[in-house]
Amino acid sequence: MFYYPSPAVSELEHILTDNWGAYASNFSTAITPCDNYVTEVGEPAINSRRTTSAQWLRVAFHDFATADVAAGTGGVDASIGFETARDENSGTAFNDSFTFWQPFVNEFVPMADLLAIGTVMSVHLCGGKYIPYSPGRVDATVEGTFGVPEPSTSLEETLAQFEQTGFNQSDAIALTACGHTIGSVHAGGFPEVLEQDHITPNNTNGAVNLDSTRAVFDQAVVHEYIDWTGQKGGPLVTSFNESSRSDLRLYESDGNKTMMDLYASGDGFQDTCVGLLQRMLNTVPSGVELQPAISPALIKPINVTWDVTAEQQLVLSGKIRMLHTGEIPSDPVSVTFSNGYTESLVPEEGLGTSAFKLTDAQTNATTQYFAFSIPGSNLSGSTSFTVAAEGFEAQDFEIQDAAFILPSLSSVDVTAGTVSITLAARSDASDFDPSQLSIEVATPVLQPLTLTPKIVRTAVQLAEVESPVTGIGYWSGSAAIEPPTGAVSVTLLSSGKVIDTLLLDAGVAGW
Ligand code: HEM
Repeated sequence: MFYYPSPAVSELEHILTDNWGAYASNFSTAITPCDNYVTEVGEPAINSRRTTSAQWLRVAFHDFATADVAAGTGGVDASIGFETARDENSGTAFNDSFTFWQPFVNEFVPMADLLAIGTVMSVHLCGGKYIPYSPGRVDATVEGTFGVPEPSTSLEETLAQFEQTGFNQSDAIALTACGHTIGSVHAGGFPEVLEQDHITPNNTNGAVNLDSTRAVFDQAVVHEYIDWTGQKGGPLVTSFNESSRSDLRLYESDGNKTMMDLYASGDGFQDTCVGLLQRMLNTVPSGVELQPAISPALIKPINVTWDVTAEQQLVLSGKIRMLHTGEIPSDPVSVTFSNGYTESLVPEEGLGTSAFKLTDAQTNATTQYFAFSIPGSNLSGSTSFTVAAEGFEAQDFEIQDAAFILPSLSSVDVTAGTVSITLAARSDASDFDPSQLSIEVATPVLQPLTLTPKIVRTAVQLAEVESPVTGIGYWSGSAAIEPPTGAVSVTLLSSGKVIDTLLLDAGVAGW
């Protein structure tokens, strides 16, 4: 299968862009609407008064908070998964979030990148702006240091801890206000902050919101604190227990200057939060190199793959996703292959909606899909295809047909604990030697002490089998794997170079 521009970016771009409607990513649905609690359903979810979008933001803060930028350790590396039993990480947010993210982890997408994208999504879908999202984080294999500030932590210690992460006093105040604009403090987990009588049948964890708009990423927390209205800055300002008023201590520590500045900055609050949260998410251990930020693709081929049909016909199939701003045309989209073959594709009926607004438009962008399925006989010799449509700059995408994994003949059998692969390779091309092909499989599996899967790599021995297609040989093999937690990735190499990839059993993380 061809993933454009790479499996990692293709998957993460899907999460970022396909938010609602047709082909919405299962990631977005967890925080739609923004006060949703994905871990439970129905009445228990509503009465829990927990908020998944807020949990994701809090998890990212706790993972980041123990960074030591001078030493080059800690930061966003999903080490928090090993640290959930600590007092400083009280609450269900960590295990709830990791349980939700677990099926999305695979060879190309580490938990730490999901943890970061969780914050990007919560902010972008729930009233804030897009935090430019760069992938490339690396999952920790052991726990990190202690040091997440708690409600009882002194001001001096709190500021020193923020300083260690590279955030000065006013950064620390603003970042905390950006965090505490969504979600709640729960009396159940924080009896030192809130009285237990907040716990009722309709509020089973005793949630008290941090501002009056619990699921909206807005400036309300700042206004309510300064104006002393609504939630007055939240329970960490107003707690009955003076030593638990950590937000009050922090906000007052510069004479409320930072909070007053945020108050006066209007929409500037959103830009301040984007800047600080981006810095937070991009704080990674030394040696980890983040990739360029991902932007939504205007033209995106999806699930493009060679396969052999039941009638033994070689076919290239897939879809093209177009991202529109403003009115949605009903015009066809043309796909022209490098051998000259062209098809005109008609749009599918269902449209999707993205949180992105393109080219300063006022409305959210819309996704439109165009499916194709083209016999290989029309495409012989093609090495790329060009997608062209009215109002879009045409774009080229590479393909190759020297050798490829056959999706319909490759599968994971969880009960048997095996993965079976069949690949097809040209046996009639003089410049291609099928004996140089090899297959590697990477399986995400459970590991002790954290909900982050680890990736186990396995080689698959191949043997030639009978092929029903002239000019094409089939090679097959299988290998034992542990039960996968997410997509099993299959990589086809020719003389050590990757020429095809297939994510098997992507489940909720798929299209
Ligand atoms: C001095 C620093 C901070 C302290 C002591 C602190 C403490 C707390 C506490 C005790 C809760 C209640 C958790 C619960 O009951 O589930 C909470 C909630 C939250 N915190 Fe912080 N926090 C701090 C800074 C931050 C920062 C910098 C962010 C993000 C950038 C953040 C994001 C959140 C969010 C989103 C929630 C709501 C969670 C939910 O509704 O489940 N916090 N914080």
